[in-house]
Amino acid sequence: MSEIVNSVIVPAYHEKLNIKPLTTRLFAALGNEGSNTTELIFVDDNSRDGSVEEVELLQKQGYNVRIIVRTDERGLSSAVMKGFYEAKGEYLICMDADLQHPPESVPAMFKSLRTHPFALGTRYAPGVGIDKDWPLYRRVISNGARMMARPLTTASDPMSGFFGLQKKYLLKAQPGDINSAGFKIALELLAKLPLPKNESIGEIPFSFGVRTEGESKLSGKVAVQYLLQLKELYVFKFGAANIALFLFFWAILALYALNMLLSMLW
Ligand SMILES: Nc1nc2c(ncn2[C@@H]2O[C@H](COP(=O)(O)OP(=O)(O)O[C@H]3O[C@H](CO)[C@@H](O)[C@H](O)[C@@H]3O)[C@@H](O)[C@H]2O)c(=O)[nH]1
Repeated sequence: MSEIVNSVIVPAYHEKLNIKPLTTRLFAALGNEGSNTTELIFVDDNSRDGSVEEVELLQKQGYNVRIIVRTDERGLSSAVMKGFYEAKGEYLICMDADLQHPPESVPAMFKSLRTHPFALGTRYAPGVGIDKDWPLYRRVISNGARMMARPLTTASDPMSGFFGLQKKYLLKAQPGDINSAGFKIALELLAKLPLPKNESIGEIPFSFGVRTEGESKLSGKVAVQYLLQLKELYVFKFGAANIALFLFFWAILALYALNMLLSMLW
């Protein structure tokens, strides 16, 4: 058997119906050679919807897939970190289970990781984007959240849940350094890992699809977690005493609220 060099990590909660299509599409996209050196890991928070049995069926069919079931913890970002630390590969990719991230883009992500410490699937590039069926309120929230992260990273889509990195860079941080609450683990890693300054992020444009099975777990709690995470990252990056930046943060927040208000009125 070939050595595993690539790992795809998928946080999953109540995603039984998406497990088979994701697995088959991913390994088809990787082809024979890629499939021999790639493992797929679902990190599930005790869904009890038959996800474990679904993965066992795929294992019997010869797919290099496994599922880690957590019973003591919940949450997207912490599930991703668990998968990253358990992965055998040097090149790590995170994607959602719901097929909004096209498995067909994974080979390009791995290719980018050969020359970049970090690879980011981006929806903000010419010719790609967010599906036109996305409701206006979600576009407004997504853009507002992206705007607030601007001072922390040069990446075009730090809200993306489709990203990857070389494991050696992950291991440069202590597990306790990474805040794994909420959904925005890519932003956390981009802001905190000691990535080299130039050419560190490879961006791969992709079109964000529509979920057809299961439901999104995004909630108001996730939005609050994001604001708390932003505050922590601003302090991490710029220092607690920097009052001007603190005021800048609140000014952006006010602009965002105004933007939302105006879009509701129109
Ligand atoms: N293990 C585990 N997985 C979870 C949990 N919550 C969500 N997930 C998994 O994380 C993935 C993304 O969750 P969704 O609930 O489908 O998120 P979304 O609304 O589609 O948001 C996604 O797109 C956003 C971009 O607009 C991203 O910002 C966000 O991080 C995420 O990728 C899915 O595979 C879902 O099963 C959890 O508590 N535990």
